[in-house]
Amino acid sequence: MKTLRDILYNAGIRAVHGNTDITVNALCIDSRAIRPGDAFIAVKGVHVDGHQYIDKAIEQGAAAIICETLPEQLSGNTVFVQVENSAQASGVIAGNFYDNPSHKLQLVGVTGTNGKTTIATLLFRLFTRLGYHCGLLSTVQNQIGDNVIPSTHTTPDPVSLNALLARMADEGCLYAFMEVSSHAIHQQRIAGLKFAGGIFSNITHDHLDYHKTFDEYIRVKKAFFDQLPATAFALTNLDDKRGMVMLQNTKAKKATYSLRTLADFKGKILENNLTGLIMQINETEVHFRLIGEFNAYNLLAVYGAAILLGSDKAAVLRALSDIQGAEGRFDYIVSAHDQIIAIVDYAHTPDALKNVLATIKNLRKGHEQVITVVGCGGDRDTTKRPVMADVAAELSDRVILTSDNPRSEDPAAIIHEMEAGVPVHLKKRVLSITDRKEAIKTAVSLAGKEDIILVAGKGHEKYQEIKGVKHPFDDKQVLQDVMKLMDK
Ligand SMILES: CC(=O)N[C@H]1[C@@H](OP(=O)(O)OP(=O)(O)OC[C@H]2O[C@@H](n3ccc(=O)[nH]c3=O)[C@H](O)[C@@H]2O)O[C@H](CO)[C@@H](O)[C@@H]1O[C@H](C)C(=O)N[C@@H](C)C(=O)N[C@H](CCC(=O)O)C(=O)O
Ligand SMILES: Nc1ncnc2c1ncn2[C@@H]1O[C@H](COP(=O)(O)OP(=O)(O)OP(=O)(O)O)[C@@H](O)[C@H]1O
Ligand SMILES: N[C@H](CCC[C@H](N)C(=O)O)C(=O)O
Ligand SMILES: [Mg+2]
Repeated sequence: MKTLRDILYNAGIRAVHGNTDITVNALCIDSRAIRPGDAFIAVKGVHVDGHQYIDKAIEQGAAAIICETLPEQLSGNTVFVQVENSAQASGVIAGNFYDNPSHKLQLVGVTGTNGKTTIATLLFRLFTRLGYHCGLLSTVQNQIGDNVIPSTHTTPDPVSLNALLARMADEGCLYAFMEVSSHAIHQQRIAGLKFAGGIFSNITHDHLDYHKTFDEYIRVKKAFFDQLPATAFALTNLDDKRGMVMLQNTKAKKATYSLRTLADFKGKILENNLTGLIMQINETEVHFRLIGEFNAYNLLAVYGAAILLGSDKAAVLRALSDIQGAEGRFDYIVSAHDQIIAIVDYAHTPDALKNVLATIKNLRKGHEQVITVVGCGGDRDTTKRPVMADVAAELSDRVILTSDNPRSEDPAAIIHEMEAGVPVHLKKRVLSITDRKEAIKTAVSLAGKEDIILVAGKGHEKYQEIKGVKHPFDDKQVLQDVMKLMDK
């Protein structure tokens, strides 16, 4: 059991009212989940200010309140701690509460618009194969060894995050690999963590609903590298225009990877087809199971990080060569009769969609049609909608615009915004079908022998979120069922 005094270390305290020698049962950032004896941390959020719920937290039995602004009345037995910044403090306090698990692990964070899940998952699988007990925090799932724990966020809130890292440390993990989203950096979900390394994949258009401008999005991503300690490594993609910008102010040991120019970890693609990639990495030729140039970048990042963590080159390449990509990323099935290749991919940004379609173009022998089914999520960056429809229309023979996770929005209105991006001369390639299952059925019915279908945007997701309800939906399962039903 920890006392309030124990967990306040380094939290940026301005004032304390009451006795901090009380035990704290649990930490909580949400008043709705408070139980007697907990400490409530009031955080200013995107929608509301957690300070509004201090009274509610006390009513529910909070023993301590940690906040930026003290209420006018400091009630009864509750201890009040005023801090400089409660978002930052919540990370530090959560670390203290769970005995700073990030200090006991070799924790590697991956940031960038696309590729985080792939890189973190490959690292987890690689180090597991190399014989280590490892942890993973990712969009698809969290994992401690073989134990899979469902994930709610790409990067969890600081309390859940430190609780998960503590489980990893307690269960003997040596390495932990995690995705670091730009939301998490901005909301300080990673405050107080000690990283052994940071990896930058790339930065392209996404999340402008949240960050407002691309410059601000870059600034936020860079803040992750600015915070890394001198003991960590900072590994960046030299082929991304902002690759070096990320490392400008870092104290960490800088390292680079590239397919185009001289770098610490230099790769060259020798072959790229449906069976995988043959690459030369720092003079060694290796075959990988992953497909596409974008995955060559992910593999280089993984290789580089593994070497920077002290692994043996030959052992890393041997193990990496046999590893599969993350679920729902260029995940394909081939139909029994017509040999239609149906690919499910999590491309939900213009750049990801462009890369996947460019990879598909490369795989074509010549005559096959490419049919793309794609939608855009609701309550997310609206400016990517027309751009993604344009990319799909430019790089496919047929496009079916459909619904993704509409969330609180009207799916037909989202599709309408996508349609606006299709150039007039390409309109005839494009159909709109709001029902995602109908859209997939139509794609399959349009597909002839050896044609290629891409169903983009939802990857591993097993649901479709409509007005707050998650309805079961699995792109890969739907594709399989429909192809069987149509005897394709
Ligand atoms: C927009 C956004 O990022 N929101 C995140 C944020 O919540 P918020 O700022 O909206 O919270 P709020 O509703 O304003 O409330 C502020 C505070 O008051 C508290 N509160 C609120 C109501 C109440 O009755 N009592 C109470 O105590 C809340 O717990 C919170 O601490 O902080 C919460 C706790 O960490 C997150 O769960 C929440 O994620 C929401 C659910 C979300 O959908 N986030 C997405 C956009 C997201 O984070 N995505 C990224 C990456 C996406 C990618 O992979 O590219 C991710 O890392 O998952
Ligand atoms: N290095 C890369 N560069 C560009 N596109 C990529 C790269 N890696 C993967 N992609 C594309 O982006 C999609 C998402 O990949 P992944 O899930 O690894 O990214 P992510 O950064 O974790 O995404 P999210 O922000 O949703 O968590 C893939 O399905 C693929 O289409
Ligand atoms: N984690 C990302 C991925 C979105 C995937 C897409 N299916 C959508 O729902 O928009 C987000 O929350 O923006
Ligand atoms: Mg991810």
